Amino acid sequence: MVQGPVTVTVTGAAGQIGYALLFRIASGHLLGADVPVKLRLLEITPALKAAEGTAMELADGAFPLLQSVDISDDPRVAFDGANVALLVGARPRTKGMERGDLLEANGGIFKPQGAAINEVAADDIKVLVVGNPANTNALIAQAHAPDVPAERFTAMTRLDHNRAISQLAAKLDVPVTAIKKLTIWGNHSATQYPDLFHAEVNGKVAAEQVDEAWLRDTFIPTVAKRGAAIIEARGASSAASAASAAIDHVFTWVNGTAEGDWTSAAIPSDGSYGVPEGLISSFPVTAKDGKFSIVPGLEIDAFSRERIDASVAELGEERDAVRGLGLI
Ligand SMILES: NC(=O)C1=CN([C@@H]2O[C@H](COP(=O)(O)OP(=O)(O)OC[C@H]3O[C@@H](n4cnc5c(N)ncnc54)[C@H](O)[C@@H]3O)[C@@H](O)[C@H]2O)C=CC1
Ligand SMILES: O=C([O-])CC(=O)C(=O)O
Repeated sequence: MVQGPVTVTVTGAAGQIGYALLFRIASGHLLGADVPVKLRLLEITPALKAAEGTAMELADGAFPLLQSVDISDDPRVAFDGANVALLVGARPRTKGMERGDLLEANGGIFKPQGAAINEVAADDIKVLVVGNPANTNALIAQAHAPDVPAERFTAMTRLDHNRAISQLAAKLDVPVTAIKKLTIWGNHSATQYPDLFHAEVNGKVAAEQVDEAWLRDTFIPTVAKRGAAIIEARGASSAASAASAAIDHVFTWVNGTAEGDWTSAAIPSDGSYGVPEGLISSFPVTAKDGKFSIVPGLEIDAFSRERIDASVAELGEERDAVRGLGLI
């Protein structure tokens, strides 16, 4: 990674994920304990005051690595020279809102942000989209940043990945560190497919250590619907765990995956595993020298194939919908 300060732009900085995320970035968890950080907070104008409040608290943390905090409601200012962009702010679905309305409202956010990244971000910009619908928002931003290499636009499925590891570890009564090579395939939505056929627990195939009914009827729906369960329990969507997963995604991207393991990230497809080229879909990925690569050559059985195809089909429909709206 770059020596010297790294400029990190966080959008939706005054929101609940932002509140959990900024302090972890300031304390060195995003990039490394020896990497100084300059923070840029992007918010909509009415939320600037709340962002100021968060910036005051960041100052009060006296973080040794935090060199500056700047706040703006202008993407061209907030992304100027950015090395890492965490696109968290998005338009949530409200009552009575159709999917097309949701995609259109998010187009109004991610189109100008992609264009601003294209114009003013640093040459090594890495973008993680957290705001939902994350995969398709990433596609919109990417479409408006033609000068930025396409693979720099990614979307977050690391929370799903972490949830799947946690559920499996609890089921088998093993530490989370015993689980390797877990994969989330597809969309960050209820159609996502958490794959235990390639995952390993203490070196043995995970799917062989649980019964099929649990895998199919409990594990997959629990992971896929965990976001809704958190909303139901907490009265608000996952914030600290989402922030933690965003930290994990970027840390891995920058610092690499461990030998003999991989992680999950939504990255532009190169056509692997029957996922149409260009769709930003979750895959098993390794990271090295600041680049994600799709793990090649895995055998996909009929059970997995059906579920991967269903989630990828949903991504295709979202892409067609934003195309139809002229957003990409
Ligand atoms: N990919 C994933 O695994 C997860 C994604 N999410 C998504 O993350 C997003 C943020 O969640 P929360 O922080 O809980 O929401 P929140 O509503 O607390 O905060 C969102 C913030 O974004 C700001 N914002 C809206 N439009 C903006 C724009 N154009 N530029 C800059 N800021 C803007 C709002 O003012 C608000 O402060 C949501 O879309 C949520 O669905 C949440 C959990 C997990
Ligand atoms: O639906 C939401 O806003 C929250 C979400 O994505 C998740 O927790 O996975």
